[in-house]
Amino acid sequence: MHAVTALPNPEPTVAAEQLDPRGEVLLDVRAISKSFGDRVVLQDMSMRVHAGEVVAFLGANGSGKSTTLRAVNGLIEADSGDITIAGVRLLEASAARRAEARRSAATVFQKIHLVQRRSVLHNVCAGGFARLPAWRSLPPLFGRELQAEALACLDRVGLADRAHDRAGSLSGGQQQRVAIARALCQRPRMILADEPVSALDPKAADDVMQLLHDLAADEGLGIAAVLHQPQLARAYADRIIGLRGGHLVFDAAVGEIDDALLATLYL
Ligand SMILES: Nc1ncnc2c1ncn2[C@@H]1O[C@H](COP(=O)(O)OP(=O)(O)OP(=O)(O)O)[C@@H](O)[C@H]1O
Repeated sequence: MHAVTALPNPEPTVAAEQLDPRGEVLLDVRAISKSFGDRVVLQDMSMRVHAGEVVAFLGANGSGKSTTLRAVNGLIEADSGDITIAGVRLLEASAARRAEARRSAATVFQKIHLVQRRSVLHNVCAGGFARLPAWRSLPPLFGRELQAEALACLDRVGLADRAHDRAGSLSGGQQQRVAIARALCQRPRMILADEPVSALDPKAADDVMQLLHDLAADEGLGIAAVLHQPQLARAYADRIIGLRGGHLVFDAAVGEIDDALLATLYL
């Protein structure tokens, strides 16, 4: 009979903080700060986005909402703090891993940036740029596979029938949905949406928010959206993060946020 030797507890294979009851953490932002010159625009900002949830950022102009998203997608670098995307801690990852992690978070902007004179399908194929070898992603070489995937992404946003139209012939709301299809063609785990509906009429804004909500609920994407309309955040988000003057004011489930709390953001 073998003697039973007491072994030390094995190292946990999953970090305790990843065992979040809300599910897989796709984005973990810890205590990031950012200054421009001597102006501090973000201080000790922490937040998470889980798979399958929509997180809305609310706050007055200049409160640091876009700066937070930009630190995640790499348009700026935070001065301090720690960001983990899809399990990759940016601070300790190689440049290649960092780029790969950031590609898993596709960004959609208020200004839509489609190539207006190109077809809708062409624009969506461009979402594959990031993940294909350069020679295969040149516009004339968009292969059949990529085109089929782009068409499926367009179908997902309800615009497959417009694939061969000029992008510039679509309405603003449709163009934003094309931009989301382009983001999907990047095969992201998350979408970072910076004021995705600010330029849209109320009906088009609802359509876009419903689409983002469905992508989270049905396909498990994590969505982080900067919004200026508290009613849209209430209707379509699971959680709201409130920012004021570069500081986190609250991070709570939609049901826990009342008008009085929201009003504190806009004092
Ligand atoms: N590149 C930059 N250089 C200098 N200051 C900047 C830069 N980017 C942002 N800021 C400043 O940082 C602060 C926060 O900007 P940010 O865009 O994050 O705010 P926001 O909450 O998204 O506002 P808005 O709702 O107006 O878009 C603002 O005062 C802005 O002027």
